[in-house]
Amino acid sequence: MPAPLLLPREAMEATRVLGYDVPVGTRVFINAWAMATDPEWWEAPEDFRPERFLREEEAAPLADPRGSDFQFLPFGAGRRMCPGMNFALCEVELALASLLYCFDWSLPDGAAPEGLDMAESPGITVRLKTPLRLVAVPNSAVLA
Ligand code: HEM
Repeated sequence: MPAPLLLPREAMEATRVLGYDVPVGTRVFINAWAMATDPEWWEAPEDFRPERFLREEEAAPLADPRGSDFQFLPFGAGRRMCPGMNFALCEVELALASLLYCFDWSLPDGAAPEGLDMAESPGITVRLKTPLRLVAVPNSAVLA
């Protein structure tokens, strides 16, 4: 979850959430990170399992990133959701595809993928606690 707390909202009318009264005008922070790591929705939420997002997997929960599945809101939801979402989704795919196409990637010093520390570091944006270090060997057939 890149932005753990979404942009602040303000309650437009008085309401009641989980037994708590929320008066009109209350500043509300949405903890999208907590929703994205809720064990009620996610099996072993702390584990790095990118395959859980493959829709073909029957066991995978529904997790569309476009703001309709509230257990996964990388771009937020509603009127304040990220206006750059479509651009970002294309951009990330293009950058990742280019890196994979142009370089052969490996872990340094014979490290094994299973040993990688995928723990997150909290903040306004989330990042890996331990930086991921990789060896990139240019693919000479492509970059020549
Ligand atoms: C992977 C890349 C990106 C991620 C994960 C991301 C995520 C987010 C999130 C979570 C929000 C808050 C949404 C909410 O509170 O409901 C947001 C807001 C925003 N994003 Fe992005 N974003 C990304 C890329 C971009 C790009 C490329 C642009 C512009 C070209 C952009 C422009 C904005 C703007 C202007 C807002 C504030 C919208 C408002 O004030 O209503 N974002 N983004």
